[in-house]
Amino acid sequence: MNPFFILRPRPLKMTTYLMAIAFLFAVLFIVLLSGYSYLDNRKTVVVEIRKNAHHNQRMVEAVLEQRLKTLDTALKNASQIVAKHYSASTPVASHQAITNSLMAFYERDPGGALDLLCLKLNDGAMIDVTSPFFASPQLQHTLTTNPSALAYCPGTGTVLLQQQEKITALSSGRIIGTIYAATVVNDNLELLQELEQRITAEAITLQWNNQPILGHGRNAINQSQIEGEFIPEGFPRQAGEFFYIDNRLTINNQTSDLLATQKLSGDLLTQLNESLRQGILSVFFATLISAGGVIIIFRYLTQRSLNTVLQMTEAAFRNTEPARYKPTLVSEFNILGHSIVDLDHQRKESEKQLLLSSSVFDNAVEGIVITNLDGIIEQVNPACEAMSGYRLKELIGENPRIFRSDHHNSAFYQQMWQSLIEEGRWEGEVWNRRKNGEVYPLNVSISRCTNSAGIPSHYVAIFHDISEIKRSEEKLQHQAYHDALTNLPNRKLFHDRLSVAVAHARQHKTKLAVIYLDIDNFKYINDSLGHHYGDKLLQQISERLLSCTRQEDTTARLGGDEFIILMPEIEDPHDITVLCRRILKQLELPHALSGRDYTVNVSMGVTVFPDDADTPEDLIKNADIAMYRAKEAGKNGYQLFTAAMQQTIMQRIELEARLSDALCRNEFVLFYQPQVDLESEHVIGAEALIRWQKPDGQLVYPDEFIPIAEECGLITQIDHWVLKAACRQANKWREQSGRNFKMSVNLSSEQFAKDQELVQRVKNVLNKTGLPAECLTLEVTENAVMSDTESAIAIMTQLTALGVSIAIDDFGTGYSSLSYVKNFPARYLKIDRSFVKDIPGDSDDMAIAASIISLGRNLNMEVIAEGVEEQTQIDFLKQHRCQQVQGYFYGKPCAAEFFSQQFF
Ligand SMILES: Nc1nc2c(ncn2[C@@H]2O[C@@H]3COP(=O)(O)O[C@H]4[C@@H](O)[C@H](n5cnc6c(=O)[nH]c(N)nc65)O[C@@H]4COP(=O)(O)O[C@H]3[C@H]2O)c(=O)[nH]1
Repeated sequence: MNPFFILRPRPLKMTTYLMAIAFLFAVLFIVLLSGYSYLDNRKTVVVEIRKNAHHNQRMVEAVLEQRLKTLDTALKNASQIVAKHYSASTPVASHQAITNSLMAFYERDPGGALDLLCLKLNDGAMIDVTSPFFASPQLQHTLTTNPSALAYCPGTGTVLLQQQEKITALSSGRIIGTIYAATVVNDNLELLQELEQRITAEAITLQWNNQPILGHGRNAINQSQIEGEFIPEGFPRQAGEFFYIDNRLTINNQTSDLLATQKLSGDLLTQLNESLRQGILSVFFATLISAGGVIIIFRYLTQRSLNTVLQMTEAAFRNTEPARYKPTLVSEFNILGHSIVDLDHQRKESEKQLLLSSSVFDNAVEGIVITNLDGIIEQVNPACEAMSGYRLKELIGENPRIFRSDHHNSAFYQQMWQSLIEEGRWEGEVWNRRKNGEVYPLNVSISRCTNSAGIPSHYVAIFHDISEIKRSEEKLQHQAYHDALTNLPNRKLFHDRLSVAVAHARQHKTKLAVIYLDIDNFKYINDSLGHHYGDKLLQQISERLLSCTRQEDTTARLGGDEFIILMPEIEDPHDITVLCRRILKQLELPHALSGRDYTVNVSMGVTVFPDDADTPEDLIKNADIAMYRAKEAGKNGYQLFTAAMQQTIMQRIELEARLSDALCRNEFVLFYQPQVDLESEHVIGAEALIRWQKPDGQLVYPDEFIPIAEECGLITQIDHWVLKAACRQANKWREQSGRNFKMSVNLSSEQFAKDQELVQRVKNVLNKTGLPAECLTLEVTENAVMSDTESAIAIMTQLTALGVSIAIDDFGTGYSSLSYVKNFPARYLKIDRSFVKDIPGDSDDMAIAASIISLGRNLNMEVIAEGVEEQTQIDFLKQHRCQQVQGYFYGKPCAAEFFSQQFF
């Protein structure tokens, strides 16, 4: 047993402590109360004793004074007796006679106080009748010489209570002597008895100069009892159960040396002590009972409050609901209860947080690894297990090195640890190895955690597998830089590679070539066979291009039917033309599409670094220019870029700028060419044809600027201007002539295909100009309609719904499918001038023209033949019942005034 066990404080009940404290307080209270009562009572007792003593003193003094009076009376009687002896007859009395008389008087002792009696005569004689018992020269001397009422005889130690009286002779009236009488106080039993009768004290002792002279009996004061420390006169001294008190006696208003020592009973004190004892006991029991009552009430209240707190605490632990506390009458318990409620709330919140954290930990998609500061794994979550392929048991106690792949060098991990140590966190991409050996990328975030004291305790790594993201990124990257259809590099990647190649070539002073390639008439195949086969053709072309080029060359698709080839590091310029020819040859080989073989021709433009340009942009631009020139030169070939081409382009750019100005400066004018009804040969309408009248008066024809306007986007504004001007003019002529006049207006293929607001725009123009819709014919080229037949039909339908007529212009030059043509809501077919101009010489053209007229009739469409210059052509057209004609034969395009003069 532990020796200090006993010393170790053991828990006790609170009520036990309280009882102990109450008991201590009760005892202390009682002690203090008793002490105070005792002192207070003692004081009362002392006062009472002093009062008694004083009373007794007064009694003693009264007795003594009475004795003196008795003596005085006796002396008066004695002096009369003596005076009788001195009559006129006997002036000198006999001493013997006087003595006898006095003797007789002394023996009679009427007052009972005569102890000493003597007479001193003037003649010097001394007659002393005192009994021999008291007779003493010293006493006689004291009596006769000491005039005090109380006199002390030093020789005998006797205290006398004495009186004297002068004796006057009755006869002569002369003083004959003095008579003295005294009572001996010492051992005067009679006096003592009288005193004891008169006083309440147990006993009394008279002292003179600290010598007891009178006092005896059962309660006589024993000297040893009253000796002790000095106590002033008048103050009681306790010895045993008695009190002793000294009082100096005052006799006849004269303070004497006689002390009366009284012995007073201690009963009063005993009574007091008894009542005190009983009081203390009562108080003690009352205190105990009160303390007990208080404790019981306290215990009841505290027990009740404690029970409430305990029940609430128990319920709080049992229930998931937040604890509720019902306040009791003890505020301390209420504070405790509320604190427990607060703690319970905090605990439940913490539990919730903990549960949540645990749930997050277990269900997180991210892998989580917790290590101690030495990097030893303490915990991993299921996601980590799934990701790494290791089980929890296999990882606990291991170092995260278990995940390492050879992807990173040691410097990588050093930097990671440095960051963790210095900043407490690290974030980045890590390639780890799964248990099955597979290496995979992770996005990892490692943080140093601290414990509640703020001291670093753990590292937490959160990571997620980014394999999929990486794959998607790569895919996106690939998509961003490759053409989806052909999987060839796209424009961006080509540009990047060209930039690198240019920089390299510049540095190494080598040459490179860029070949711009466009498929001739691809649109035809696309439109006639559909996009699906168009796409297939593009894929085949890209495969063949790749088969023609070198490994180091880049073949890219720029979009649509345009490709571009980069030939870096050309040693011999001849290689370029070799490649171009090879491409031409390869692509000419039949392409099997939709069960048919198609031949593909391409036009290519070639440019060389650094001969033609020294930036990637200029090289691409030059190759494009050269490609256009190849197209202009008859397609299916290639052109090397020349400075002259650049010049042409520059002119074209300048023209674009001037076209824009021309629109602002209102430099465009409309010429009108009559349209004639062939049967009546009357002018029934006109075609509006635009001209650009430069400030110097020079007229520029539409073939020169319309294509450019189409390319630079000005065509919409130009066509809109033409539509407004033509409608305004037509309405004017209609009003002048009083008959409906038909106005044909050209719509560019660009506007027709791309202008979303075309229908609304036409509607607005008709409203504004007031021209009836049936007087307006919009000419759309066959190619514009065929580029997107579905939407073309939709637009034409909307326009015809307005009342406007549609004419298919340049019919025969395109590749219209009859199945589509029959669905066109067009009113007119215009035979292209190229089929008319050689009539009647060219039998093919005649056949085509006749077929178109026949087709129109079959489809309920009117046919207008363009470019009629000869009568023979009119005859032919009439013969085939063509409805309308238009051409120089009837009139060239001319200004409005001229037209009015000629045809109205
Ligand atoms: N040799 C010869 N030529 C004849 C004869 N009869 C008419 N022409 C010419 O043939 C063209 C007919 O116009 P188009 O086929 O619509 O062909 C037009 C049309 O496609 C386009 N164009 C003209 N004006 C406009 C316009 O306002 N807007 C749009 N978008 N295109 C227009 O420009 C093309 C050329 O217009 P132009 O130069 O005015 O040339 C006109 C006209 O002057 C003839 O008997 N012999």
